[in-house]
Amino acid sequence: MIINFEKMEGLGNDFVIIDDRKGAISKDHDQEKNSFYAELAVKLCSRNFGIGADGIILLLESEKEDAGFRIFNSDGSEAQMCGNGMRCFAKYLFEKKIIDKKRFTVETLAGVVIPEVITNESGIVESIRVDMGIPAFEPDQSSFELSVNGQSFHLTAVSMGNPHAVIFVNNLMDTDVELHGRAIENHPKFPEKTNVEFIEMVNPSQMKMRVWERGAGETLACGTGACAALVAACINEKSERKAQIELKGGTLDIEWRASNNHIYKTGPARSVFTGNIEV
Ligand SMILES: N[C@H](CCC[C@H](N)C(=O)O)C(=O)O
Repeated sequence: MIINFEKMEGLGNDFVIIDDRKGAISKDHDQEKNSFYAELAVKLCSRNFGIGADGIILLLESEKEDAGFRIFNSDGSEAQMCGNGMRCFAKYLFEKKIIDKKRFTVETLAGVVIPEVITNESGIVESIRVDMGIPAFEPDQSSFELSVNGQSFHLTAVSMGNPHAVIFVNNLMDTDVELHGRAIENHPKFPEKTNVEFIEMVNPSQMKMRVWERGAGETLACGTGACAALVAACINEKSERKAQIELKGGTLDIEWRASNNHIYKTGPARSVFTGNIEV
């Protein structure tokens, strides 16, 4: 079967976007859809034997919203939501004229999110602002100690629909993100596993972040992780409700709006190439 796809990236977090509305690629498979998508993700995300990406994103119909969205990590696991992927998805829908409005609703496993594409005077999408919904955390017990690799980490657990463990460090460059990220991702404390963010505060409205992603390893950026990092920094009284998050792949603007408790994430997205692949 030939699959048409769009390869996109948001701050270097990269995805293969596939239109599977009306089961365009999945209907001819007797395989159960989830396992079909999971195997496809592993195959297409391979940087040696496939296209190469941190995940695949499926465009699906939605009964109530303007579009349906599913994301599978490069290891084949499904995530509830993806912040950088959602910006890529929104740009894809708008520029392919699949949706003819700049602000629309998307159904995800984490609930409904609302992307808005921001265009220049020539109608080119310059950035995308996403209403990521309301973060979830245990008010009085979101932060706790966890020992891994003989070290004790003080972490703050925040959900953006997908799980995040946020750790504040004095120096990111001295942090072994892979060693500790992998151990925390797979710790029994997190039955669904977790994404792990390491944060170095620059000032109350600026922080540096590296991320070990569940199901993908260290990536250049993680949008839901940047949102979780801002919430954790606010909970720990280190940050204002609006901050710039500097990631390896670039910078995201995050705001946790007091008026409605929603998180807003603004950043770029880019199409790298369009292609087709036989699977
Ligand atoms: N690895 C994540 C999904 C991708 C999230 C990340 N790429 C983002 O931009 O939010 C998880 O399993 O929850």
